[in-house]
Amino acid sequence: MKVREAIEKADTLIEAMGWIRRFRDSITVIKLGGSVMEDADALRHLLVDIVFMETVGMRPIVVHGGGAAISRAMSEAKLEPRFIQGRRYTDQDTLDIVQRVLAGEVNEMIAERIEDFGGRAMPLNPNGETDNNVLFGEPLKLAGENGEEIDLGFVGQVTSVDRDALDNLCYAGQVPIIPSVCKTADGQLLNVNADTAAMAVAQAMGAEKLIFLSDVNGVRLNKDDPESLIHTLTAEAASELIKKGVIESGMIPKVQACLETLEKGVKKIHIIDGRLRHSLLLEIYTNRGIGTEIVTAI
Ligand SMILES: Nc1ncnc2c1ncn2[C@@H]1O[C@H](COP(=O)(O)OP(=O)(O)O)[C@@H](O)[C@H]1O
Ligand SMILES: CC(=O)N[C@@H](CCC(=O)OP(=O)(O)O)C(=O)O
Repeated sequence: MKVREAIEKADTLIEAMGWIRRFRDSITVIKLGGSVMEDADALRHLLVDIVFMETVGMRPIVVHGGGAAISRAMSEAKLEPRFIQGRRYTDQDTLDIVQRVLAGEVNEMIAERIEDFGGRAMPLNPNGETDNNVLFGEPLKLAGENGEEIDLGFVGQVTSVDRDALDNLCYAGQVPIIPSVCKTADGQLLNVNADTAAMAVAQAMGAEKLIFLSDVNGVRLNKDDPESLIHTLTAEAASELIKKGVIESGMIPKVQACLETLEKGVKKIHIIDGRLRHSLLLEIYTNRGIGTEIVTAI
């Protein structure tokens, strides 16, 4: 390497010192969406960024989905996925797939790959002899347009999080990897939308940041046009866009989760494109950030 190049590299390291200090010991909850995990290159870069964050003393916690992998396994089993307000209707057969694929295969794959990249990770799933579950909850009750109760089967919402377990892992330098399932007081497993699971973890841990990594550059005015990205979205505008149908499908629980999290004191919430190389690091150390930031008001 030429001396000049080496000096530039050293300059970059010194520049990074400010933001590394700023975020040292602060918790960032990273929601890894199933859609971005379908892109092998994107996943590799994201996991390396997470290992970097942990190495420099930040405290990343990963909450992951796996919607695409569940739907694939369902179609192999000749089951038809059905979504209501962005949530998967979950009967017993579907729940079995969620447990095997999301809480099992996907969860362990993420932890193993982080270890392959030199980091340390702990898969926190309820499967197997050592039940490592950290999310506890109850069946989700959704209301339809006329206030009627919608039956979603084995779908849950998180009501409590094992904070101590997560704190201990973070302080021991292990990245917690949490699948989006919860257990009821009776030990019944429930399928939880991963955006709402990430929200619950961010709230419980008093996270500095909550970052949703998806396969779009953020919330758009026209979902098929990247140029129509909304950089800053207020709570009021978000509710309006959901009502008008501009925000639809998988983006609904994401935005709803952001709005609820804002009310509970998490400082910064962003929806960003996980396929963009180093999107996580860019989000942390650029002032404006990337993607869509959700705020209470401007
Ligand atoms: N207004 C919108 N702006 C951007 N994406 C939207 C919007 N409305 C709906 N979507 C859809 O939401 C999807 C992201 O949600 P989802 O598929 O659940 O991803 P993830 O697996 O990351 O949670 C996008 O791929 C897009 O098709
Ligand atoms: C109740 C419910 O909808 N659960 C989700 C859990 C996975 C998820 O949310 O994954 P993504 O982040 O990839 O969308 C599901 O079954 O698809």
